[in-house]
Amino acid sequence: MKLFTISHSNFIKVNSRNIDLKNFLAYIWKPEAYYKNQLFKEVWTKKRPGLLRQYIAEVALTQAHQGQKTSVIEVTPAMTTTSPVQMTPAMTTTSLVQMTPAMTPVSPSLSPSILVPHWLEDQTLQTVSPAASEHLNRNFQSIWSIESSRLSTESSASSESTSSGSLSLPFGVVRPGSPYPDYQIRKCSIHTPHISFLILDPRIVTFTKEPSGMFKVLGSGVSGSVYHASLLSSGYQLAVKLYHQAELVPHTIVNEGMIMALLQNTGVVPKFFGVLPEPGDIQKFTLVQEFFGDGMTLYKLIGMMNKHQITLNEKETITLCYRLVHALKVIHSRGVLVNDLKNDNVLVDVSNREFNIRYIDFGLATFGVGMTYEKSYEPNSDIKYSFLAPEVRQGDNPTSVAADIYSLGILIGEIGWRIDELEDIGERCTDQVALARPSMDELVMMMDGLINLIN
Ligand SMILES: Nc1ncnc2c1ncn2[C@@H]1O[C@H](COP(=O)(O)OP(=O)(O)OP(=O)(O)O)[C@@H](O)[C@H]1O
Repeated sequence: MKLFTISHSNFIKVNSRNIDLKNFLAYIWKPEAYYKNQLFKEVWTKKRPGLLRQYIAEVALTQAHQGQKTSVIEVTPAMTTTSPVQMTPAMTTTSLVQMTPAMTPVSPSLSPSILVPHWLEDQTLQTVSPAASEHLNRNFQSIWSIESSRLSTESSASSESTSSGSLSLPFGVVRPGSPYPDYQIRKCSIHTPHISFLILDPRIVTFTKEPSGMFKVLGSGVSGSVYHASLLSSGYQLAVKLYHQAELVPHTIVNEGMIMALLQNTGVVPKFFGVLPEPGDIQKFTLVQEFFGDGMTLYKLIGMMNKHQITLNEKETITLCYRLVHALKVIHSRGVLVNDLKNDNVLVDVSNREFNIRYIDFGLATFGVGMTYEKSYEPNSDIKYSFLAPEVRQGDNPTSVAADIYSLGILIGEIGWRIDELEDIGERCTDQVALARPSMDELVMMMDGLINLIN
């Protein structure tokens, strides 16, 4: 059953099988609204509601008409072969949908401070009995494992064909050796494939409070704030990203969720559990991820290295860069451009000397095509956005594999400037001329060579 629309003809399905429909609707939809079909009509046609609002409304209506008692919301793929709407192949599109310019100065209406949503304030654990929470949590865990095994099965199966099954993964399009969109002049268009993710029941997540009584914020950026939380009964640690002005950018959030879902089982991004709706306002929802590496970003690590608060020996430094390169290769091989690769969008686990990493923040990531940044006229914008490739910063060219490689080169230089070989690789990646930068395969070969030398 149902789909929601998005302005750029991208269709999405959301799977929310882990929750009781009635409870869910009671949480996210005002009771008077979900009983009155007429009201839905009004909302749909006149106010152009957000994606999830439309979806929920349709689910509620259909269930009401069919008199279904099931607690399962089953969502059929929006892009079945019988669907009248055809998805534009990700690699051949000419669509000119313009993405929100990332280089525009932040609008003053965006809150510069951390937003604490009212429903966090209201959160009381008494609403769920220990037995119920145990049940919810078990349910959550099992759904998660089903979903992830389904994803991995589908991903390997779909490498042979362009799937129109329950998951439309892109592997039929991006094959090894196929022309990736290097240096192609394209305006941004989102063609992220339709990957299901879960709508979680807010009751299974407990937000962590500081001793001061404030909610624990892991970090706050342009698009949102990330809170520390945990699963109610197991205590599994989570990072929950709450977007500023979430109602204005639902497609951005859904896109980030789908990209995260697409990159699951690669081991290079945190586990992604789904979205958590804000009770009472379905247009606002949050991304729920695994809490990784104690929230230590590469930015913080580099700061500590420069202050000699932590020392990485040569082998560890090269290993860290090696991991960054290989992880980006994996991301690219799944058809995704990061477009916003910088030191505070990488988490590093410093709990042991392995220095495992995860890329985070796919808010600007695109699938199969580049995006165009708008030129910034802010003073010092060249310094502020120095992690972006020069051709991208100028606003003339879309992002590309080479642009991500430039940003990666900046990271390699920041981490490895004390080691000649790494400094050299960093410099080659940050060549002002995109075509002169190494390809991903060349970069991987260089890093493999280096790691072999020290082993
Ligand atoms: N999975 C995670 N585990 C631990 N900490 C995390 C996780 N995700 C995010 N964080 C923390 O939250 C911060 C902000 O996250 P994120 O970069 O996703 O937000 P943002 O608002 O998109 O930031 P930006 O300004 O870079 O766009 C990170 O720098 C990191 O400290």
